[in-house]
Amino acid sequence: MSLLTYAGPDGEKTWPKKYPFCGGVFQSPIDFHRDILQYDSNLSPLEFIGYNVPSTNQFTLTNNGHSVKMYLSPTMHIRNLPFEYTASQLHLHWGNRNKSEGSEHTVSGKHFAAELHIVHYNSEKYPDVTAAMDKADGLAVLAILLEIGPFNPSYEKIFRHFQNVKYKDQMVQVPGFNIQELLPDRPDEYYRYEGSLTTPPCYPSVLWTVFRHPVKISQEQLLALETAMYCTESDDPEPLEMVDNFRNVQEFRERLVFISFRE
Ligand SMILES: NS(=O)(=O)c1c(F)c(F)c(S(=O)(=O)CCO)c(N[C@H]2CCc3ccccc32)c1F
Ligand SMILES: [Zn+2]
Repeated sequence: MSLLTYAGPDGEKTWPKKYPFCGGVFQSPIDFHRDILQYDSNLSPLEFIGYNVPSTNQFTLTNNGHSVKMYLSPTMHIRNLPFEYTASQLHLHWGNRNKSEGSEHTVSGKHFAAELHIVHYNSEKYPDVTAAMDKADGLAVLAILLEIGPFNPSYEKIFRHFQNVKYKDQMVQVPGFNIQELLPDRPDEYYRYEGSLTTPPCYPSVLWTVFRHPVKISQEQLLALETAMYCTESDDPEPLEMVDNFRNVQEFRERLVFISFRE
């Protein structure tokens, strides 16, 4: 994939030229606002199996040029979805040091500071994430909205490694920890809709679960996220800061977002 960019001449408006699904249906992210929300009493709490990964295991954290992503353990999976979904990786989306409004999903038109995505694939029907990623029931992504507050020691278990993945293709090992610590309070309260990958190839293959409550990280932690990484390789004479790596919200017509909570 050529250098994926969000802004400028090769920005997200040009994606459909090379990646037709990006101009298609069921695109993510979207804005959650009152008149498209509908309470659904069947939306039960998700179960997170194997999320407590011992520190003797290690996760690989890497900079892939447009996000920072951490590969997860195949022993991690979610239950209580239509199928069992196995964890693949997590990654983040953020803004920049002058504008900490880099979430992908918005609520009543409001951006949060950043957003964490935990990508899972349907391991009941597909052998791996590559086989699953272009299937309608292929992926399930958990989204956690991040906002400024007290220092967050759980997020720090990932953030403290950012200085070792500053440049594209750099990698570092992160000791295992309980990934459930990254989830907000009341994970039983969430938005649910069928959408897509928010980067090319934008396959409409994602069952989105966006938690209602944001998680707090400190101003310093957010600044580290916004300033640590580059899209370019360490020897590139023209370094490009990795900032504003969020897609704008997409049209969402004649569809509903189901909520597990009563407003
Ligand atoms: N916001 S999102 O959840 O839609 C989403 C991304 F925004 C994103 F950038 C990526 S990425 O290309 O792999 C880079 C960071 O993982 C993926 N990775 C997916 C897409 C392609 C692929 C292949 C194997 C494993 C994961 C993914 C992704 F699902
Ligand atoms: Zn994402």
